Amino acid sequence: MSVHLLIGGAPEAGKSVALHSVVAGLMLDPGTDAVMIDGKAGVELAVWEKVAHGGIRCEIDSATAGLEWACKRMDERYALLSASGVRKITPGMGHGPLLVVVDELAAFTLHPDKKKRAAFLEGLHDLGARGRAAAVRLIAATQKPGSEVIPTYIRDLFDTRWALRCSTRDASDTVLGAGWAARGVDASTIGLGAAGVGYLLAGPAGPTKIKGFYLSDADLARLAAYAAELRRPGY
Ligand SMILES: Nc1ncnc2c1ncn2[C@@H]1O[C@H](COP(=O)(O)OP(=O)(O)OP(=O)(O)O)[C@@H](O)[C@H]1O
Repeated sequence: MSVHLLIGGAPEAGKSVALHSVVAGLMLDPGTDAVMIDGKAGVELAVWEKVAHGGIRCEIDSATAGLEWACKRMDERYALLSASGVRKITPGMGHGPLLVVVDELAAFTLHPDKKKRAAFLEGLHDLGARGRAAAVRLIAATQKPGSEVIPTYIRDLFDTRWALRCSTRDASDTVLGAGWAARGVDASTIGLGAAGVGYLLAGPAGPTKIKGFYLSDADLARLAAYAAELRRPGY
């Protein structure tokens, strides 16, 4: 089952729209709790402000605090699982997806303060590595998915990859995994005008070429308002 999604691609390839389309689907489940981390100063994720725990987190300290909050929720879920002798969170147990969204990972993974960077990476790694049974879902987007931006031990936690138009074959392989470009699956061949087109790797069948649906700012605002309405007490 797909759990953690990494979206990569060149500027203007359609990463944010792709990210929003997946986030919107999850946020329309009122049981979804979300931490939203925005390395683009809040401009990308602002629309989800009302339904994100602690609002939109743009600075590394609040981003790390959000990851720590999610880790605590994850630990509580594990305590519940062990108390009830069940292996994983499933629908009907009173816990929905625990969603952690990061738009532009590089803003945090390349942060100049080494200690802060390490604390951020530790939280992200813990959620990615242990989150599966606790219904944690990581969704991250980045322009540069290379190992200088995302340490390989973090990148490998993402089992689902969506490569939008990339600038080089190597960049495409970095998103999808080594060897795909040589087999003809190369997101650097996607045309400049084809925003939203990319290769989605989800499961053993290999990447599939898809075009994500387009959500305008107005569409997103309506979806986010509905997601907030669904969470209103007494709804
Ligand atoms: N699925 C889509 N269908 C049609 N057009 C799209 C789609 N996704 C994106 N676009 C177009 O491409 C533009 C850029 O998309 P988006 O902001 O998601 O790119 P990005 O990769 O996040 O860019 P950057 O890294 O520069 O922030 C959008 O404003 C829109 O016009």
